[in-house]
Amino acid sequence: MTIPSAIVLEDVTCVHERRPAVHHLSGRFAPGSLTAVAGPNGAGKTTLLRALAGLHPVDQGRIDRGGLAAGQIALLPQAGTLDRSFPVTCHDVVALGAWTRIGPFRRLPSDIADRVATALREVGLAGFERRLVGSLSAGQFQRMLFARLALQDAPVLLLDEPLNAVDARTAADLMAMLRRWHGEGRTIIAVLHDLDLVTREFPETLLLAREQVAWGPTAQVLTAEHRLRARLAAEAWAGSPELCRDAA
Ligand SMILES: Nc1ncnc2c1ncn2[C@@H]1O[C@H](COP(=O)(O)OP(=O)(O)OP(=O)(O)O)[C@@H](O)[C@H]1O
Repeated sequence: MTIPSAIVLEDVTCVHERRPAVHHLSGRFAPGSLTAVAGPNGAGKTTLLRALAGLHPVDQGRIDRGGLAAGQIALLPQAGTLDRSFPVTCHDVVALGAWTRIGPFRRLPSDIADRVATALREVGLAGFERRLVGSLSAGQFQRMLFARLALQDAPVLLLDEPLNAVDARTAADLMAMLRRWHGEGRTIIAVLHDLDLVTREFPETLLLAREQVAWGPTAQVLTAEHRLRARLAAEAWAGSPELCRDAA
């Protein structure tokens, strides 16, 4: 695995139809840090993650990814946004993790089946290779996506609500994997709504309400005052999301 560099945001604004979803955000994800991105609904969390992954344009400002290539930043999207109706197997989905590192139009390594089997075993899905993704429960589906992340072996992991809609046992297992990946020196950035979990497990937090409310050590960020400010800012933005004059 490549050692990650810091990811630096300089005055980043991202818009949807000229309305800012992330507004003038500046800050730094330290290499190897474990950061929660929290904030009310519509606060720009998903948009920020997609911009970090290079999947949403930065309309103003810049993101410095420390020279990492696109395939070295892995994004786990919200499970609800993925179409499960395709007749693909767990093996196919998990093997895609290797494609992102090797590049398209290249042969998959011959040991890929072993690596997929190992990754599935690590997430508690031993023997699920031939199962169609449409037959998986929500928790099994999320475990499979974590197996794909394991194969991708990226130094930076972006996760959008990774523990949503899964049972307590699955959440605990997946959180243990995040802890392990963090221990290996990866930079992990996860969107989460469960602030108790954030307080227990995440040393750093970015509290977002389209603009930055607070960013730093979790205990200093998730104060009652900051949470109230986030709620009020989100309500103000929802009431009249002005066009961003700075963005094209
Ligand atoms: N494809 C889109 N087209 C237009 N507006 C969008 C689009 N995607 C998001 N938005 C708007 O951008 C704002 C930020 O959305 P985003 O999904 O980034 O927020 P979020 O913090 O992830 O929300 P949630 O917690 O509800 O998932 C919202 O006002 C949303 O309605």
